[in-house]
Amino acid sequence: MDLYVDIRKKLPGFTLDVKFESGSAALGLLGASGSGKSMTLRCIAGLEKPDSGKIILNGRVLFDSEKGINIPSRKRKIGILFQNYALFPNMTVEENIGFALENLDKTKRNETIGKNIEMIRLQGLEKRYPFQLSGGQQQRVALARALAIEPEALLLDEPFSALDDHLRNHMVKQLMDTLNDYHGVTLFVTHNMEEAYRICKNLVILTNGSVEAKGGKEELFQTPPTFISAQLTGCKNISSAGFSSPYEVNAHDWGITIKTDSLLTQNIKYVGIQSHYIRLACENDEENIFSCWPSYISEAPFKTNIYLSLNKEPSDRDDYQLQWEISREEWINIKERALPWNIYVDPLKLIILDK
Ligand SMILES: Nc1ncnc2c1ncn2[C@@H]1O[C@H](COP(=O)(O)OP(=O)(O)OP(=O)(O)O)[C@@H](O)[C@H]1O
Repeated sequence: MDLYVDIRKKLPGFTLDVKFESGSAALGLLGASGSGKSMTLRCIAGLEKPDSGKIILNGRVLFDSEKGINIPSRKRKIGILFQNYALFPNMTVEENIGFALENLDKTKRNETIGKNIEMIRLQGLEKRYPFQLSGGQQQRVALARALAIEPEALLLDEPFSALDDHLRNHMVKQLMDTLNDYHGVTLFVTHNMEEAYRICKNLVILTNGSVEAKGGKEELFQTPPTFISAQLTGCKNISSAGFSSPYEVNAHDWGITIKTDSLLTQNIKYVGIQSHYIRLACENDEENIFSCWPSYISEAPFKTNIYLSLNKEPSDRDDYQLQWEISREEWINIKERALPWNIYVDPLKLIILDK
């Protein structure tokens, strides 16, 4: 199972120019709002026509501008699940799921509908209309409808963004279970990096209509290759940086020099550290220890974010250089400690960027 995409499309004020491939492992398209994620999916689904390029699914050419091929959407064997899931309001659960199966005979059609209702565990609710279902149930019907046509590719466009956190987690788990039994290509569009990480094996990061970075998720999250991919994979601390010595970087925005584990070049542009990798210094630490004061504290039920001012007391709550994320237990332990605190920045955890 594979999908090859290499397309360009010019819109007023925006140009999409993307190239990537996907096998049967779920591929996430991660990008900020307006980066071109939905437009990419719409082109693959045949809802928009690229100006040029090629789209090939399992050897079938769906679009080829040079050869004048543009297979209509309904013949592409692609299932789509959008964020507003667009169920037909005047159709029941079973009618919604059976909508695109009109080419099957009645027995086969009913069998397929039954199989899909079982898959989403909505037995007993076949005759209900969308307004009689919860948001999560509607979402499951939409997923079953997308899968009922046995698509060769399943395109999911921010399918959980309208759901509350609890339901969202539940739906992510359910989607992952469903995807285990689905052997087609899966593209999952999101701007939520945690969801992308949980659901997808590989990621394509989009910025302004172009591919910023692509690869395995672990690699992209651990060592994002560019400033924007570092931001999109959740790095909250990124400073412009300059070469100080082969193993020392000047972090300009933080006003500190940090020892690194890797050999630096003169090309270094940024240095980053994930907020959860910072820790309190202990006796054995000999370098990369920085004194700091909290300038602002944001407490959530299970974790606390501390905004730190380095090397000096903060003048106000906006005067900080680093964000530090710790568990609530750690916060309770350190909140009464005398100031300044000493934090340790692990050279092995630094993100060094030259792009
Ligand atoms: N039909 C259209 N005509 C002109 N411009 C469009 C059209 N559809 C989308 N765009 C523009 O194309 C760009 C990419 O839009 P797209 O919907 O693909 O972004 P996205 O990454 O999916 O964003 P979001 O996360 O907000 O959904 C945006 O600048 C958008 O304004």
